[in-house]
Amino acid sequence: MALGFIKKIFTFGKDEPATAAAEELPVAAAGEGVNLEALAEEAETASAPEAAIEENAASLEDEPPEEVIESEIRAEAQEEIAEILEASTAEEASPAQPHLPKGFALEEVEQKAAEPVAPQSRLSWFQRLREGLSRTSQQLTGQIAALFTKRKLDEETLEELEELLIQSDLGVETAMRITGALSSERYGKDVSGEDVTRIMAAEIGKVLAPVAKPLKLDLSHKPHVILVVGVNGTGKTTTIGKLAAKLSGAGLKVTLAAGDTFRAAAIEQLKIWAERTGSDFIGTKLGADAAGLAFDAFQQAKAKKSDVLIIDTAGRLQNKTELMAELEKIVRVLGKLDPDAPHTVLQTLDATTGQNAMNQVEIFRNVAGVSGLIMTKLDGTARGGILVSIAAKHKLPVYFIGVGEGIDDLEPFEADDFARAIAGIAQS
Ligand SMILES: Nc1nc2c(ncn2[C@@H]2O[C@H](COP(=O)(O)OP(=O)(O)OP(=O)(O)O)[C@@H](O)[C@H]2O)c(=O)[nH]1
Repeated sequence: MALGFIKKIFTFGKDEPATAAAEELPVAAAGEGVNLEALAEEAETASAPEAAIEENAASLEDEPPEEVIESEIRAEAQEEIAEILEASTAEEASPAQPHLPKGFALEEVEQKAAEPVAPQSRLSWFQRLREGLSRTSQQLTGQIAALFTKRKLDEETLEELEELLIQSDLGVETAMRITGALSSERYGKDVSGEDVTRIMAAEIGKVLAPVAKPLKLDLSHKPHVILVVGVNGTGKTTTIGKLAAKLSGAGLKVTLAAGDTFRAAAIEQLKIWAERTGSDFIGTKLGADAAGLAFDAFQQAKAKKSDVLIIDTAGRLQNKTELMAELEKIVRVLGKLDPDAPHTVLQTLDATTGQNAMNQVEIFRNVAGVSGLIMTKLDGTARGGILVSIAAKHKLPVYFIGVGEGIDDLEPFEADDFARAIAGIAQS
């Protein structure tokens, strides 16, 4: 995949003289044709998540005083972030030569070929990916090896293979694609487990290649708004921290907004990520209206000339109607400020959840208009097959994958690497 370092990013670098040219680009005017006061009022008052506020209030009644809770939450979040930073081996971007990090691209801008990545760091992340996908790959390769012991390829074997590919979450379409390719190459001939895994990796690579895309930033918008959605615990906040680190490390001005107003720890965690990554932070009180927060965040990010605004959201699937109303309202409020906002709607998926991830994409795609995916926890006991299934069905771009809890553990998604890791084949 042509990932890249983008020449034009220098136009947007903080201290570059070319910044003046960037300023001349059309910036969506928040004030034009929009009654901001009325909109702010709507965002503030309309359909606040009252039930959740009451729930929070009730649960707080018997608890220690607010200051104690706050300091406990902060201590907990700080501890978590400290661990993450300790695990990190983040390499400082040269301030004199800012460049867009790997995995991002500028909208409509020609890309240069990717610069070579140090073999050592590339190997280590691939190893983590392979380890994370080892449950999938070992199961698959073990069953394939058992199936293809000194056997000529016939109909029955193909059917059995198709069955076990489907069981690995790869999806019917991809399973048939693999058996089809195998059949046309080896039907009636001797076939080994290695033949099968090689063909399987090639076919999975073909399914994944069209979705392995960089996250395009349209910096004419200032801020380019990235709304991050997904079920609780799928890694939204951590991924936002990782993205912010990449972007601010490349010299972009980033604002983080804590739109998950239902969990105090989530707000605090994002605030700490903002401090650690040198990003601006916009938060509000627990239980406040998330759309109101998004509204304020956009205005403040615009006033401060932020390049990118990343908005965290709550992912309470247990109350789908409320979640839907909240996300729709955030999107609506942002759209009034800039008709194209949010410019990117990113969904995080937890790789350990398997088939459930498919349902999550369906739900959030309908509710929030998801435009791209990030799969997290691929370093754990991941069930990677589902990403292939999702790619075949939804064809949504997959921008990055999370391969650890560290600030640096977010890698651009590479179709062939992923395909090889699933098939248990060493990197070429
Ligand atoms: N191993 C591993 N852990 C991850 C990764 N990404 C996130 N996590 C961990 O997953 C847990 C949940 O991550 P969060 O970022 O809090 O998830 P969230 O979606 O914001 O969850 P809520 O705040 O509850 O909505 C944390 O312990 C993270 O450190 C990853 O790529 N690998």
